[in-house]
Amino acid sequence: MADRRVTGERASRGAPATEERNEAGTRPMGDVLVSARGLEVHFPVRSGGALRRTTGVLRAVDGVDLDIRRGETLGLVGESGCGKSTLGNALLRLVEPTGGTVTFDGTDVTGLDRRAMRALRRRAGMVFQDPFASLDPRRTVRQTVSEPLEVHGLRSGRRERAARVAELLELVGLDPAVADRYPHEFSGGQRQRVGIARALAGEPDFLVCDEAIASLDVSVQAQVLNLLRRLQRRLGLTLLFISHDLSAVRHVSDRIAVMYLGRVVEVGPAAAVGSDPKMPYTQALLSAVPVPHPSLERTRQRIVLRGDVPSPANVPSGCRFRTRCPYAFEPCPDVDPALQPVGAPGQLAACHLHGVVGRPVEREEAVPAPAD
Ligand SMILES: Nc1ncnc2c1ncn2[C@@H]1O[C@H](COP(=O)(O)OP(=O)(O)OP(=O)(O)O)[C@@H](O)[C@H]1O
Repeated sequence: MADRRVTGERASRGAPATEERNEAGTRPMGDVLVSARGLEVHFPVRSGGALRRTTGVLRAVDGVDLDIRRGETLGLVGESGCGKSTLGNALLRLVEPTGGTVTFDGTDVTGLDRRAMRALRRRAGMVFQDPFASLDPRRTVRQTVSEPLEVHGLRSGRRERAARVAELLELVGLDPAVADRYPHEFSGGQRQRVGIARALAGEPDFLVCDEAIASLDVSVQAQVLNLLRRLQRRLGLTLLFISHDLSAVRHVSDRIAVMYLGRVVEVGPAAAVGSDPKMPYTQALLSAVPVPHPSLERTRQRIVLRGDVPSPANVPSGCRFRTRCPYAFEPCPDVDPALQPVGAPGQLAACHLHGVVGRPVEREEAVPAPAD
């Protein structure tokens, strides 16, 4: 299986991303709405003492290259703590990147001041995991949904705003007559619909849905997923759908990006990544997805990863997945693998099993692999 060519020293971190490298030449860059290059969000690790000295760096997002195409749903998956939310927040600059760039519709947003950022923020919204926590219990649905209209000066008169709130509630499948009710009067699914209506108020082009269905009952999850899918098509939205649940992501996404320890390690069409992944980490995630019928269980091999996810404050050298990878071999501690085209058109994986391509590590970076 392994093709052990050493093909060069292309750096994966902050490397100029060509069309060929990122999308395997299938679409021109003009189709990209949001783009990250070498994106980093590093948090200081502080000691517990009174002086609170900085003792290290936590690499929540650590050199992400990613394109999100106009009108697509990109699913972002990975285990808890791998940096999905931090990446979603950094794309909207709700957390400040510490390195790299984010481009929105051709504008580098990393250098924009507050005013310019506010204008741009109208075009990008967020749907949060827990609709109960993200909605103010003292505000009616009308107040919640119309707030972005006021902030962005979108509908000046009261009557105009009321009409827009009614339109937004209808759009998400709620009766406009509920506008004067409070969040506690709704079910979890209905509250999430209010959250989506609020996120749509500014007429955004881009929505980040961060674990938007995780807190809902299973029966309601499908309804909210279908609603997001319908809205995406009807409004031409570009969606980043963040979830730890690969089966949900496969269901709604056009493409899937897989994150491990702060880095995108595989990306490509949902059908390819969701059925024939090329990175052993994705293979392990996929093998954990329940099959629709027990009789199919025998046809599939469950890949159990060794050990726990390393701390993002102590990232292994070379391939960061190597300490848990069943296929790790000689170059893995020494070369940080770059995303490279492999498998289906548009599929990219950062894995030396498909040819050794990446940045050789400095010797002092090398962290010994933990003993089994
Ligand atoms: N403000 C912060 N300060 C310090 N560390 C943070 C901060 N925000 C996140 N982290 C850390 O960054 C890492 C990535 O967190 P993040 O929430 O982005 O992961 P995630 O993949 O979204 O996880 P989950 O699915 O559990 O939400 C974690 O180790 C987390 O503890």
